[in-house]
Amino acid sequence: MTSPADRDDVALIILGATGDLTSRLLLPGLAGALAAHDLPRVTLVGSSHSEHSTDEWRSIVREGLAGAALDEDEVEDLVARAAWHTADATDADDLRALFETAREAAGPDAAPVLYFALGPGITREAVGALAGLEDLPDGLRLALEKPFGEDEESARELNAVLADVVEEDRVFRVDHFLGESMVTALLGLRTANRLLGRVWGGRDVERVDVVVDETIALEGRAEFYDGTGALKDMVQSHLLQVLAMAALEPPERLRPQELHDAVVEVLRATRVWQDDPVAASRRARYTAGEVDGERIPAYAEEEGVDPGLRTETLAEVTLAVDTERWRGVPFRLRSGKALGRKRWEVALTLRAPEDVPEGLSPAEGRDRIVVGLDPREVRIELAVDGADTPFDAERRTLAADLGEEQVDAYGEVLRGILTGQTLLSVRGDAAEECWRILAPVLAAWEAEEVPLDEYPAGSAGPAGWG
Ligand SMILES: NC(=O)C1=CN([C@@H]2O[C@H](COP(=O)(O)OP(=O)(O)OC[C@H]3O[C@@H](n4cnc5c(N)ncnc54)[C@H](OP(=O)(O)O)[C@@H]3O)[C@@H](O)[C@H]2O)C=CC1
Ligand SMILES: O=C1O[C@H](COP(=O)(O)O)[C@@H](O)[C@H](O)[C@H]1O
Repeated sequence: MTSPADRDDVALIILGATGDLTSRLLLPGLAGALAAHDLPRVTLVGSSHSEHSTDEWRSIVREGLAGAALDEDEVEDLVARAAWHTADATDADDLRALFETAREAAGPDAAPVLYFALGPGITREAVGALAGLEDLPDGLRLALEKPFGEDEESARELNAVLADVVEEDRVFRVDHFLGESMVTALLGLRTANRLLGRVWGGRDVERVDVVVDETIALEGRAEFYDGTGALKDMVQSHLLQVLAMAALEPPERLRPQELHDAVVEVLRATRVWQDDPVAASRRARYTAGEVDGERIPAYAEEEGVDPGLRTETLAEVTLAVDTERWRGVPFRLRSGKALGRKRWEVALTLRAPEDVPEGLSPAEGRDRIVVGLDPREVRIELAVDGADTPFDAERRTLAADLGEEQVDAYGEVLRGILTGQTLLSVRGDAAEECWRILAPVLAAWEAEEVPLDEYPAGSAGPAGWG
């Protein structure tokens, strides 16, 4: 019997098809994936609560897919097959009718994929409505965006409902950072050579910094972002997945179960540094300023923002990974918006060298291994001798520029979903662990035990944060 993953056609049903994610990331990602790989034929079925027509959806699809990756004929083929169905995703009858539209548009043999490009609250309600349907389409796959749930308890409940709807290997908890080539490279880097794996641990590494600083501000996303904030939007999902990829014990095989087991094992060992969420976390939000020559209003003045919610736009948390490899090494996770410089890196700062012969003057600072996304590079900042004066070490950088990526992060994620491969998606227990790790910080912030600092848009962050 043909399994759904082997079928040639996929009906990709997007709930939230009028949203920012669909047009800005999903459709361009899909175009890149289809251009680079031999993938199933896709019929795009768009849906959202607000009334739209198939023609309007086709315009969104055309615009989202256009660009260098796919040739015009392929774009027009996808546009011509695209279908629209207005539906309240939280209503079971609407969902049933939506599946019928997808079946008509893609044909009865197409494997149905329901992509929840919705906020976490609506997603939970929509999954509840889906669970109430008796005749779900055969082979249904579900793709759910982050944040998965709104706290540990709701993530657990959502997992329980999902388990009643489809099997775990049909659930794709999307974290597009897992589709970033430099995130998967963290594992490859340590294992594809005999050099880096040897220093990858607390014996040689003093601290690890995972930093995702963005220059973009709110970008009109108040409805989603306000009340969510940087900790739940970025740290709770993306940055913890990056931490897991950097800190896990490499599995013997790169198969979903082995990799997901390794991720869960390292997340289970992760907790707030010294179990002190007040000392181990900082938060701030931007005031008015300028980024790349553009005037940015204070966050509290952005359209749709409720200043009373005390939403942070910059979050920093230090965590401990209590494994044999990493015990005692702080992992600092930081992400924020409207900062002066875009920075996406995982930096391992090495301990000071031992056994330096008397007479050799060491270089200032520390050696570092830095894995960066933009530009995609691996940089080793290393003290070397011989540059100028003999026996006077200086720091030099060895850099491997990895060039442009072939397929972007969403393209990789969608490739997995379209082919039924869960390797780069988040398993249910990992999603729950991520909430568990940050629960003490969320509680301390909720109780106002950590001040909400300020930084001007376009700056490096609050004065004194370092
Ligand atoms: N945007 C981004 O950069 C990224 C977003 N994400 C995640 O993607 C998800 C969506 O984000 P984003 O696209 O930015 O959000 P938007 O607010 O831009 O879009 C939300 C979508 O949900 C639809 N919607 C809301 N309520 C219902 C309902 N009851 N039934 C059907 N549709 C409904 C809206 O449709 P309408 O109002 O037209 O009915 C709209 O299409 C979030 O979980 C976010 O975390 C992940 C990575 C990046
Ligand atoms: O999930 C999200 O990610 C983006 C950052 O991802 P990138 O691929 O554009 O770097 C972030 O801007 C957004 O707030 C968040 O929801």
